[in-house]
Amino acid sequence: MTPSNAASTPDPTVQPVPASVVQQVDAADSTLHNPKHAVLSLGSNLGNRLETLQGAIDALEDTPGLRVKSVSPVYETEPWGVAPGTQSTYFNAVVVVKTTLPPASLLERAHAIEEAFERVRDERWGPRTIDVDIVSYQGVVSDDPELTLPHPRAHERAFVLVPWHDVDPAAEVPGQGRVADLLSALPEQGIARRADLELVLPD
Ligand SMILES: Nc1ncnc2c1ncn2[C@@H]1O[C@H](COP(=O)(O)OP(=O)(O)OP(=O)(O)O)[C@@H](O)[C@H]1O
Ligand SMILES: Nc1nc2c(c(=O)[nH]1)N=C(CO)CN2
Repeated sequence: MTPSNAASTPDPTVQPVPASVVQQVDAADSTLHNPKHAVLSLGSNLGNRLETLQGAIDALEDTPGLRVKSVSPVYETEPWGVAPGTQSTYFNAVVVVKTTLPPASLLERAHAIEEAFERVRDERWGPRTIDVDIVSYQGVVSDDPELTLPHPRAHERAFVLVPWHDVDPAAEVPGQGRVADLLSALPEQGIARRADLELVLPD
């Protein structure tokens, strides 16, 4: 039976829950969903490069089951893998995310974001408004050509390793070693920090 004064009298069996307990329950809740740690590399060398990188980060954050945890500084980088002087410089950055999406769904989302920014794919390593690569996914190692993990060329790309090291100095490329060590073995690759520019972590 419901007492007639139920709305005005607090239920004596319900104790107030301290804020610290609410926080612990929320944290446990996200553990229950078991989010995975993934690192994504973003690159742009066509159009408004900074705006596009920020748009991609915002679109990632808008993805159900994905939270952007950190965003690296912006680097202006010489195009890698093509003849010098044949393409404009890139803006590159790395983001760390937590996600409940499996790797294949994360790749689908990356491709959807590339399409939203009208990326064209007509030549290998051609200029692009945006490239979203999965650099690593929770230590997974896979040689599936559709989704190779870690990214098969990440360990030799300063434009990936430098910003990744900024956001996670202890990071490792599964099967390749510590990012810090990989970086010290790489030659200088035309990577300039753009301290005048900033990408923001979505609210
Ligand atoms: N770790 C990965 N991240 C993103 N794409 C991958 C990955 N592993 C394999 N692929 C596959 O690579 C294909 C080509 O990707 P994309 O066009 O972005 O290559 P690219 O950026 O030009 O070159 P690179 O792969 O050297 O960065 C994608 O369709 C995707 O299926
Ligand atoms: N500097 C730079 N060079 C590249 C990049 C990139 O993001 N930055 N991406 C490529 C294909 O993923 C090929 N070359």
